[in-house]
Amino acid sequence: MSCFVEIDGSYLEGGGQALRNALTLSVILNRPVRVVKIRANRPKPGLSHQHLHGVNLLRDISNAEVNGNTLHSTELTFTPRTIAGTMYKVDTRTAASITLIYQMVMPVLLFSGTSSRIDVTGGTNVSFAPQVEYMQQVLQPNLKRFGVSFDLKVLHHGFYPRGNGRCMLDLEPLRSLNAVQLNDFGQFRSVKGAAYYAGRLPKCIAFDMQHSAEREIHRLWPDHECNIQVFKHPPDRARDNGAGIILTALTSTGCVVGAATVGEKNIDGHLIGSNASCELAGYIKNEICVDTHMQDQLIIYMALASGCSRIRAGALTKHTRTAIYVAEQMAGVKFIIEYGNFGQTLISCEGIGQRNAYM
Ligand SMILES: Nc1ncnc2c1ncn2[C@@H]1O[C@H](COP(=O)(O)OP(=O)(O)OP(=O)(O)O)[C@@H](O)[C@H]1O
Repeated sequence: MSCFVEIDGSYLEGGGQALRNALTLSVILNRPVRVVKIRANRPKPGLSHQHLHGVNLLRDISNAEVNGNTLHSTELTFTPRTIAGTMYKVDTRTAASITLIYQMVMPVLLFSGTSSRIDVTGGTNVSFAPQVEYMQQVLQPNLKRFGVSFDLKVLHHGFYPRGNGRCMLDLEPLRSLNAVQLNDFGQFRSVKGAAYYAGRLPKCIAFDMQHSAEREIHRLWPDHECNIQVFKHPPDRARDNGAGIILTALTSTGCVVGAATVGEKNIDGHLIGSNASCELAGYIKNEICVDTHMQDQLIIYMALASGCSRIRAGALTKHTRTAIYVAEQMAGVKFIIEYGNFGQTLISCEGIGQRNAYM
Protein backbone atom coordinates (compact mmCIF):
# COMPACT_ATOMS: atom_id res chain seq x y z
CA MET A 1 0.00 0.00 0.00
CA SER A 2 1.21 3.51 -0.87
CA CYS A 3 2.38 5.61 2.05
CA PHE A 4 1.29 8.81 0.26
CA VAL A 5 -1.87 10.75 1.00
CA GLU A 6 -3.31 11.53 -2.43
CA ILE A 7 -4.65 15.03 -3.11
CA ASP A 8 -6.63 15.73 -6.27
CA GLY A 9 -5.42 19.09 -7.58
CA SER A 10 -8.42 19.39 -9.91
CA TYR A 11 -10.94 19.38 -7.06
CA LEU A 12 -13.27 22.45 -7.04
CA GLU A 13 -11.03 25.48 -7.62
CA GLY A 14 -8.42 23.35 -9.36
CA GLY A 15 -5.70 26.02 -8.99
CA GLY A 16 -2.42 26.27 -7.15
CA GLN A 17 -3.91 26.42 -3.70
CA ALA A 18 -4.54 22.69 -3.28
CA LEU A 19 -0.89 22.06 -4.08
CA ARG A 20 0.37 24.75 -1.68
CA ASN A 21 -1.79 23.63 1.22
CA ALA A 22 -1.09 19.93 0.63
CA LEU A 23 2.68 20.38 0.71
CA THR A 24 2.58 22.77 3.65
CA LEU A 25 0.58 20.29 5.71
CA SER A 26 2.74 17.43 4.48
CA VAL A 27 5.80 19.06 6.06
CA ILE A 28 4.11 20.14 9.30
CA LEU A 29 2.45 16.75 9.84
CA ASN A 30 5.37 14.80 8.40
CA ARG A 31 3.04 12.94 6.01
CA PRO A 32 4.26 12.14 2.48
CA VAL A 33 1.84 13.41 -0.15
CA ARG A 34 1.13 12.82 -3.83
CA VAL A 35 -0.64 15.66 -5.63
CA VAL A 36 -2.21 14.69 -8.97
CA LYS A 37 -3.90 16.78 -11.71
CA ILE A 38 -2.09 19.89 -10.49
CA ARG A 39 -3.88 23.12 -11.53
CA ALA A 40 -6.09 21.09 -13.87
CA ASN A 41 -8.66 23.91 -14.12
CA ARG A 42 -6.21 26.58 -15.25
CA PRO A 43 -5.55 27.46 -18.92
CA LYS A 44 -1.95 26.27 -18.54
CA PRO A 45 -2.17 23.35 -16.10
CA GLY A 46 0.75 22.09 -14.03
CA LEU A 47 3.39 23.89 -12.02
CA SER A 48 4.08 27.51 -12.97
CA HIS A 49 7.12 29.45 -11.73
CA GLN A 50 5.46 30.51 -8.50
CA HIS A 51 4.45 26.97 -7.59
CA LEU A 52 7.78 25.46 -8.60
CA HIS A 53 9.78 27.97 -6.56
CA GLY A 54 7.46 27.34 -3.61
CA VAL A 55 7.88 23.55 -3.93
CA ASN A 56 11.67 23.83 -4.14
CA LEU A 57 11.81 26.20 -1.18
CA LEU A 58 9.72 23.78 0.89
CA ARG A 59 11.97 20.94 -0.28
CA ASP A 60 15.00 22.84 1.04
CA ILE A 61 13.30 23.72 4.33
CA SER A 62 12.17 20.14 4.93
CA ASN A 63 15.05 18.28 3.24
CA ALA A 64 12.33 16.45 1.32
CA GLU A 65 12.58 13.85 -1.39
CA VAL A 66 10.57 15.20 -4.34
CA ASN A 67 9.59 13.76 -7.69
CA GLY A 68 7.87 15.78 -10.41
CA ASN A 69 9.18 19.23 -9.47
CA THR A 70 9.60 20.55 -12.99
CA LEU A 71 7.86 23.39 -14.81
CA HIS A 72 4.34 22.35 -16.06
CA SER A 73 4.47 19.06 -14.15
CA THR A 74 0.94 17.92 -13.27
CA GLU A 75 1.88 15.37 -10.62
CA LEU A 76 4.38 15.28 -7.79
CA THR A 77 5.28 13.28 -4.73
CA PHE A 78 6.78 14.91 -1.68
CA THR A 79 8.33 13.16 1.32
CA PRO A 80 9.48 15.60 4.01
CA ARG A 81 12.12 14.79 6.64
CA THR A 82 12.51 17.80 8.95
CA ILE A 83 11.76 21.52 9.40
CA ALA A 84 14.85 23.70 9.28
CA GLY A 85 14.18 27.36 9.93
CA THR A 86 17.01 29.70 8.91
CA MET A 87 17.68 32.15 6.05
CA TYR A 88 16.48 31.33 2.55
CA LYS A 89 16.72 33.30 -0.67
CA VAL A 90 14.62 32.78 -3.81
CA ASP A 91 14.81 34.66 -7.10
CA THR A 92 11.87 33.70 -9.32
CA ARG A 93 13.19 35.84 -12.25
CA THR A 94 9.52 36.43 -13.14
CA ALA A 95 6.52 38.27 -11.69
CA ALA A 96 5.57 35.13 -9.71
CA SER A 97 3.68 36.18 -6.61
CA ILE A 98 5.99 36.61 -3.62
CA THR A 99 3.07 36.47 -1.19
CA LEU A 100 1.89 33.10 -2.51
CA ILE A 101 5.36 31.67 -1.94
CA TYR A 102 5.13 33.05 1.61
CA GLN A 103 1.64 31.57 1.92
CA MET A 104 3.17 28.15 1.32
CA VAL A 105 6.16 28.30 3.66
CA MET A 106 4.95 30.51 6.51
CA PRO A 107 2.91 27.90 8.42
CA VAL A 108 5.83 25.46 8.13
CA LEU A 109 8.43 27.83 9.55
CA LEU A 110 6.23 28.53 12.56
CA PHE A 111 6.92 24.93 13.54
CA SER A 112 10.71 25.13 13.20
CA GLY A 113 13.17 25.58 16.07
CA THR A 114 14.57 29.01 15.10
CA SER A 115 13.70 32.39 13.61
CA SER A 116 13.61 32.49 9.81
CA ARG A 117 14.21 35.09 7.13
CA ILE A 118 12.88 34.49 3.61
CA ASP A 119 14.14 36.85 0.93
CA VAL A 120 12.13 36.53 -2.30
CA THR A 121 12.40 38.35 -5.63
CA GLY A 122 9.30 38.32 -7.88
CA GLY A 123 5.97 40.17 -8.04
CA THR A 124 4.77 42.13 -5.01
CA ASN A 125 1.50 43.39 -6.50
CA VAL A 126 0.07 41.01 -9.08
CA SER A 127 -3.45 39.92 -9.96
CA PHE A 128 -5.11 36.84 -8.41
CA ALA A 129 -2.79 36.92 -5.40
CA PRO A 130 -2.58 38.93 -2.17
CA GLN A 131 -0.75 42.23 -2.64
CA VAL A 132 2.09 42.69 -0.15
CA GLU A 133 0.14 45.48 1.56
CA TYR A 134 -2.81 43.10 2.01
CA MET A 135 -0.45 40.68 3.72
CA GLN A 136 0.81 43.47 6.00
CA GLN A 137 -2.52 45.10 6.76
CA VAL A 138 -5.05 42.26 6.69
CA LEU A 139 -3.29 38.91 7.03
CA GLN A 140 -0.97 40.12 9.78
CA PRO A 141 -3.64 41.27 12.29
CA ASN A 142 -5.73 38.17 11.57
CA LEU A 143 -2.79 35.82 12.11
CA LYS A 144 -1.79 37.69 15.26
CA ARG A 145 -4.90 36.24 16.88
CA PHE A 146 -3.49 32.75 16.26
CA GLY A 147 -0.28 33.89 17.98
CA VAL A 148 1.69 34.32 14.75
CA SER A 149 4.29 37.08 14.65
CA PHE A 150 5.92 38.15 11.40
CA ASP A 151 7.47 41.22 9.86
CA LEU A 152 7.28 41.82 6.12
CA LYS A 153 9.50 44.43 4.50
CA VAL A 154 9.11 45.49 0.89
CA LEU A 155 12.53 46.42 -0.49
CA HIS A 156 11.32 46.91 -4.05
CA HIS A 157 7.89 46.79 -5.67
CA GLY A 158 7.48 44.52 -8.68
CA PHE A 159 4.56 44.26 -11.09
CA TYR A 160 3.48 42.07 -13.99
CA PRO A 161 5.13 41.27 -16.40
CA ARG A 162 8.70 41.96 -15.25
CA GLY A 163 8.56 41.31 -11.53
CA ASN A 164 11.75 42.66 -9.96
CA GLY A 165 10.04 43.11 -6.62
CA ARG A 166 11.86 42.03 -3.49
CA CYS A 167 10.59 41.31 0.02
CA MET A 168 12.02 40.10 3.29
CA LEU A 169 9.85 38.08 5.64
CA ASP A 170 11.02 37.61 9.24
CA LEU A 171 9.16 35.01 11.20
CA GLU A 172 9.31 33.71 14.76
CA PRO A 173 8.51 30.07 15.56
CA LEU A 174 5.83 29.19 18.12
CA ARG A 175 4.95 26.22 20.31
CA SER A 176 1.37 25.92 19.02
CA LEU A 177 -1.33 28.04 17.39
CA ASN A 178 -4.19 29.56 19.40
CA ALA A 179 -7.73 28.88 18.29
CA VAL A 180 -9.51 32.09 17.26
CA GLN A 181 -13.01 33.49 17.58
CA LEU A 182 -13.51 35.83 14.66
CA ASN A 183 -17.28 35.96 14.78
CA ASP A 184 -18.14 39.21 16.57
CA PHE A 185 -18.05 42.16 14.16
CA GLY A 186 -18.85 44.75 16.84
CA GLN A 187 -19.29 48.29 15.50
CA PHE A 188 -17.81 49.53 12.25
CA ARG A 189 -15.22 52.22 13.11
CA SER A 190 -13.22 53.47 10.11
CA VAL A 191 -11.75 52.83 6.68
CA LYS A 192 -8.08 53.30 5.91
CA GLY A 193 -6.41 52.84 2.59
CA ALA A 194 -3.72 53.59 0.08
CA ALA A 195 -3.91 54.26 -3.65
CA TYR A 196 -0.46 53.93 -5.22
CA TYR A 197 1.10 54.41 -8.62
CA ALA A 198 4.59 53.79 -9.96
CA GLY A 199 6.77 54.12 -13.04
CA ARG A 200 5.50 56.32 -15.86
CA LEU A 201 1.82 56.12 -14.95
CA PRO A 202 0.11 59.49 -14.36
CA LYS A 203 -0.86 60.47 -10.82
CA CYS A 204 -4.49 61.01 -11.85
CA ILE A 205 -4.94 57.21 -11.79
CA ALA A 206 -4.27 57.14 -8.06
CA PHE A 207 -6.39 60.23 -7.38
CA ASP A 208 -9.28 58.69 -9.34
CA MET A 209 -9.02 55.51 -7.23
CA GLN A 210 -8.96 57.58 -4.05
CA HIS A 211 -11.90 59.83 -4.98
CA SER A 212 -14.16 57.00 -6.10
CA ALA A 213 -13.45 54.91 -3.02
CA GLU A 214 -13.85 57.80 -0.56
CA ARG A 215 -17.03 58.98 -2.26
CA GLU A 216 -18.64 55.55 -1.91
CA ILE A 217 -17.69 55.10 1.76
CA HIS A 218 -18.76 58.67 2.67
CA ARG A 219 -22.04 58.22 0.85
CA LEU A 220 -22.86 55.17 2.96
CA TRP A 221 -21.26 56.23 6.26
CA PRO A 222 -20.95 60.03 6.23
CA ASP A 223 -19.94 60.20 9.92
CA HIS A 224 -17.17 57.60 9.79
CA GLU A 225 -13.50 58.26 9.18
CA CYS A 226 -12.32 57.27 5.72
CA ASN A 227 -8.70 58.11 5.05
CA ILE A 228 -7.20 56.95 1.76
CA GLN A 229 -3.68 58.20 1.07
CA VAL A 230 -2.29 58.64 -2.41
CA PHE A 231 1.37 57.99 -3.00
CA LYS A 232 3.92 57.31 -5.67
CA HIS A 233 6.53 54.60 -5.22
CA PRO A 234 9.84 56.37 -5.94
CA PRO A 235 11.85 55.01 -8.92
CA ASP A 236 14.49 53.45 -6.68
CA ARG A 237 11.72 51.37 -5.02
CA ALA A 238 9.68 50.51 -8.13
CA ARG A 239 11.18 50.54 -11.62
CA ASP A 240 8.12 49.59 -13.69
CA ASN A 241 4.56 50.80 -14.20
CA GLY A 242 2.04 49.70 -11.61
CA ALA A 243 -1.00 50.97 -9.72
CA GLY A 244 -3.53 49.65 -7.24
CA ILE A 245 -5.52 50.19 -4.11
CA ILE A 246 -5.70 48.56 -0.69
CA LEU A 247 -8.62 49.34 1.64
CA THR A 248 -9.21 48.07 5.15
CA ALA A 249 -12.20 48.47 7.46
CA LEU A 250 -11.64 48.32 11.21
CA THR A 251 -14.23 47.48 13.85
CA SER A 252 -14.60 47.95 17.62
CA THR A 253 -13.83 44.26 18.22
CA GLY A 254 -10.59 44.41 16.23
CA CYS A 255 -11.84 42.79 13.04
CA VAL A 256 -9.88 43.86 9.97
CA VAL A 257 -11.41 43.18 6.57
CA GLY A 258 -9.76 44.21 3.35
CA ALA A 259 -10.39 44.79 -0.34
CA ALA A 260 -7.43 45.16 -2.66
CA THR A 261 -7.20 45.49 -6.43
CA VAL A 262 -4.25 45.77 -8.80
CA GLY A 263 -4.59 47.82 -11.98
CA GLU A 264 -4.09 45.91 -15.21
CA LYS A 265 -3.89 47.15 -18.83
CA ASN A 266 -5.76 50.39 -19.65
CA ILE A 267 -6.21 51.17 -15.97
CA ASP A 268 -9.43 52.96 -15.08
CA GLY A 269 -8.76 54.47 -11.65
CA HIS A 270 -12.43 55.24 -10.98
CA LEU A 271 -13.47 51.68 -11.70
CA ILE A 272 -10.77 50.19 -9.48
CA GLY A 273 -11.61 52.55 -6.60
CA SER A 274 -15.30 51.92 -6.89
CA ASN A 275 -14.93 48.11 -7.15
CA ALA A 276 -12.72 47.97 -4.07
CA SER A 277 -14.96 50.26 -2.00
CA CYS A 278 -18.14 48.37 -3.03
CA GLU A 279 -16.50 45.10 -2.00
CA LEU A 280 -15.51 46.60 1.35
CA ALA A 281 -18.95 48.16 1.87
CA GLY A 282 -20.52 44.72 1.39
CA TYR A 283 -18.46 43.32 4.27
CA ILE A 284 -19.37 46.24 6.54
CA LYS A 285 -23.11 46.11 5.74
CA ASN A 286 -23.28 42.35 6.34
CA GLU A 287 -20.99 42.46 9.39
CA ILE A 288 -18.54 40.01 7.86
CA CYS A 289 -15.49 39.46 10.09
CA VAL A 290 -13.29 37.67 7.54
CA ASP A 291 -13.21 38.91 3.95
CA THR A 292 -13.51 36.79 0.81
CA HIS A 293 -9.78 36.25 0.38
CA MET A 294 -8.89 35.87 4.04
CA GLN A 295 -11.38 32.97 4.33
CA ASP A 296 -9.30 30.43 2.46
CA GLN A 297 -6.02 31.71 3.90
CA LEU A 298 -7.11 31.00 7.50
CA ILE A 299 -8.27 27.40 6.95
CA ILE A 300 -4.84 25.82 7.42
CA TYR A 301 -4.27 27.74 10.69
CA MET A 302 -7.70 26.71 12.01
CA ALA A 303 -6.91 23.06 11.25
CA LEU A 304 -3.62 23.20 13.18
CA ALA A 305 -4.72 25.34 16.15
CA SER A 306 -5.31 24.12 19.70
CA GLY A 307 -9.06 24.25 20.26
CA CYS A 308 -12.11 25.24 18.27
CA SER A 309 -11.82 28.26 15.92
CA ARG A 310 -14.85 30.05 14.51
CA ILE A 311 -14.87 32.61 11.74
CA ARG A 312 -17.78 34.57 10.36
CA ALA A 313 -17.42 35.00 6.62
CA GLY A 314 -19.55 35.74 3.58
CA ALA A 315 -20.49 33.12 0.99
CA LEU A 316 -17.93 30.31 0.91
CA THR A 317 -15.53 30.57 -1.99
CA LYS A 318 -14.29 27.65 -4.05
CA HIS A 319 -10.81 28.44 -2.71
CA THR A 320 -12.09 27.95 0.83
CA ARG A 321 -13.86 24.70 -0.01
CA THR A 322 -10.65 23.50 -1.65
CA ALA A 323 -8.57 24.46 1.38
CA ILE A 324 -11.07 22.61 3.60
CA TYR A 325 -10.89 19.51 1.40
CA VAL A 326 -7.08 19.46 1.66
CA ALA A 327 -7.05 20.12 5.42
CA GLU A 328 -9.60 17.37 6.05
CA GLN A 329 -7.64 14.86 3.94
CA MET A 330 -4.26 15.73 5.38
CA ALA A 331 -5.00 16.51 9.04
CA GLY A 332 -8.15 14.45 9.64
CA VAL A 333 -10.05 17.52 10.91
CA LYS A 334 -13.70 18.30 10.24
CA PHE A 335 -14.94 21.74 9.25
CA ILE A 336 -18.54 22.65 10.07
CA ILE A 337 -20.36 25.26 7.99
CA GLU A 338 -23.48 27.02 9.25
CA TYR A 339 -25.41 29.33 6.95
CA GLY A 340 -26.87 32.63 8.18
CA ASN A 341 -28.71 35.61 6.68
CA PHE A 342 -27.39 37.66 3.75
CA GLY A 343 -25.03 34.90 2.62
CA GLN A 344 -23.16 34.82 5.91
CA THR A 345 -21.44 31.61 6.92
CA LEU A 346 -19.96 30.53 10.22
CA ILE A 347 -16.98 28.26 9.63
CA SER A 348 -15.78 26.27 12.62
CA CYS A 349 -13.15 23.63 13.19
CA GLU A 350 -11.70 21.81 16.17
CA GLY A 351 -7.98 22.04 15.39
CA ILE A 352 -5.56 19.18 15.98
CA GLY A 353 -3.42 21.21 18.43
CA GLN A 354 -0.21 20.69 16.48
CA ARG A 355 2.87 21.07 18.75
CA ASN A 356 6.24 22.34 17.64
CA ALA A 357 8.59 19.35 17.93
CA TYR A 358 11.69 21.60 17.86
CA MET A 359 10.90 23.92 20.80
N1 LIG B 1 -7.38 40.49 -4.42
C1 LIG B 1 -6.87 39.60 -3.55
N2 LIG B 1 -6.59 39.98 -2.29
C2 LIG B 1 -6.10 39.09 -1.40
N3 LIG B 1 -5.85 37.79 -1.67
C3 LIG B 1 -6.12 37.35 -2.90
C4 LIG B 1 -6.65 38.24 -3.91
N4 LIG B 1 -6.82 37.52 -5.05
C5 LIG B 1 -6.43 36.24 -4.77
N5 LIG B 1 -6.02 36.14 -3.49
C6 LIG B 1 -5.55 34.92 -2.79
O1 LIG B 1 -4.53 34.33 -3.56
C7 LIG B 1 -4.63 32.91 -3.53
C8 LIG B 1 -4.77 32.45 -4.98
O2 LIG B 1 -4.85 31.07 -5.05
P1 LIG B 1 -4.95 30.31 -6.50
O3 LIG B 1 -4.87 28.88 -6.22
O4 LIG B 1 -6.09 30.84 -7.28
O5 LIG B 1 -3.67 30.94 -7.16
P2 LIG B 1 -2.40 30.35 -7.81
O6 LIG B 1 -1.63 29.46 -6.96
O7 LIG B 1 -1.63 31.45 -8.44
O8 LIG B 1 -2.94 29.44 -8.86
P3 LIG B 1 -3.50 29.65 -10.22
O9 LIG B 1 -2.47 30.29 -11.12
O10 LIG B 1 -3.64 28.25 -10.37
O11 LIG B 1 -4.73 30.48 -10.07
C9 LIG B 1 -5.79 32.59 -2.62
O12 LIG B 1 -5.35 32.41 -1.30
C10 LIG B 1 -6.65 33.86 -2.72
O13 LIG B 1 -7.47 34.10 -1.59
